Amino acid sequence: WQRRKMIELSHKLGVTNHMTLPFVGHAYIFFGSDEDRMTKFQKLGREAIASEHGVTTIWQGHRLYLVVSDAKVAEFLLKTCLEKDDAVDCLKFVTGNGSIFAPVSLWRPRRKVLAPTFSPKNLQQFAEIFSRQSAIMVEQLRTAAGKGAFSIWQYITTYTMDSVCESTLGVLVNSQKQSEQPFLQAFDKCTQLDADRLCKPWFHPQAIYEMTPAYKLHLKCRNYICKFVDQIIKTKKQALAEEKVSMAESEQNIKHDGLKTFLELLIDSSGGDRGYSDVELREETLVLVLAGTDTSAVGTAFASILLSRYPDVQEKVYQELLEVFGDSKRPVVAEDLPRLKYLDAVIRETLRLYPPVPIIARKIDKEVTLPSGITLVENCGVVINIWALHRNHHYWGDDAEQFRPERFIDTPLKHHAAFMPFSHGPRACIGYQYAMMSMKTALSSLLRQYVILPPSDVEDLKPFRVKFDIMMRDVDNFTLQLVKRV
Ligand code: HEM
Repeated sequence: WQRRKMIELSHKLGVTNHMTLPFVGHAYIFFGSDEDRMTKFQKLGREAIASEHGVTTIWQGHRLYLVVSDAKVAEFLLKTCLEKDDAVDCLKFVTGNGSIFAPVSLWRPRRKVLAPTFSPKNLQQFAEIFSRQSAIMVEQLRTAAGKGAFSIWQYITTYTMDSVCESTLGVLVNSQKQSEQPFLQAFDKCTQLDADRLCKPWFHPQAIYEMTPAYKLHLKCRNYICKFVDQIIKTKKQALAEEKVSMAESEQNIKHDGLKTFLELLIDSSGGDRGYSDVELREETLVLVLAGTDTSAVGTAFASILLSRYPDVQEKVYQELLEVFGDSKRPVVAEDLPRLKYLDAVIRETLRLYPPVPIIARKIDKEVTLPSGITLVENCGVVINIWALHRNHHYWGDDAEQFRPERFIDTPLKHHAAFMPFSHGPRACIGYQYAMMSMKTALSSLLRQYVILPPSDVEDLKPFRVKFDIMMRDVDNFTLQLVKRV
């Protein structure tokens, strides 16, 4: 009966132009390389834009999924349907019941505890970490500058890893200088294995996954990460119990200089001694490390390669930096960031054209009726196609495909959900301002010292080739050249 209703719904909304195969439906279209997968999402997104309701549908086996490229429909669904789709269950392997993938019943109280830790006052104190860590990144880049094309990815992702670990756990993992760092290696491996599993639905059932060699490696890395974080939590709790003010000399290499880390803020916000258990603290801090590292790195890396292709935009950012910093070498401080308005627009325009999280998924857990009057059937899946929504000409005009940061300065948004790199509604990204601060600090530190050039002299303004695992990345691994400013 439910399937009959889904079939009727698919007729009302329209089905993708891809051929439907017996049993699998359209699942086959996502096979192939990571780049092929992203190309399919782009194609589906465009089909949705061209359709009457800004939505198309696909069959994944017996389940119907809506692919949404319209801001109004996306806004409605992201406010109404808070349950994540079953497909993301396999991503809970490391973070367990951590808020990001948790069912609504667990997510609601956890979001309540997490929200106050992201207050503007708490975020201000992290500016010093971004500033210090981005100075290390700029210094590390000296060896690559002036030597031709190279990938900037490793430099940026280790910057975000070091900043997030320091602000979350208070620990200096120092991955920018020490690529062999075991926590970083275990974390990277887990992210890779998560992405691989997500893209292979036949490995989603736990019992099947447990029979694979990937599972053994995943388990080993997860255990390492958990042990590492558990030790930090134990030390922190002991220190709090003993009312130690300074942890500077601790064997754990934990910094404590008046700054409150997310771990400490979570202990307070959940109720101190009677608050979160060690497991809950581990899950929530790991969510922050997982959600905060590669996302901001991808955003910063796409901004860097876009600036390399648009020298006039880069020059405008540099002029703004001169206005704020003059020719001084002083570090970036929190008060500088709101003054960098053009850089802010550049980052937003980057996140519009190259959203690090190009799709998000929800489940229809009870019948809902869209503002258009169409009723959605329980158990359907929803894919919000952020990539396509951000290029939808109904909201962004005829130059939607062009990189034009000024659009975020001259014109208000046509709809407040037309721009949603951080999602929308109650389950939207809680780290949005933290991420903007981190990306602004990294890019301003980079541009004060270097001119960014494309990998070769050939001027090429074609869109970047992109691929999808859990995030969207550049196929050419963010290749550019740097030249030291004189
Ligand atoms: C450019 C950087 C970032 C992007 C593009 C981004 C994007 C997103 C998106 C799209 C979601 C929602 C997923 C959904 O609706 O299913 C999300 C959730 C989340 N993000 Fe971010 N994020 C970024 C940075 C960060 C940072 C730096 C942190 C923390 C330090 C963070 C923490 C979280 C958390 C905890 C959630 C789960 C929220 C919840 O379910 O209540 N994110 N992020």
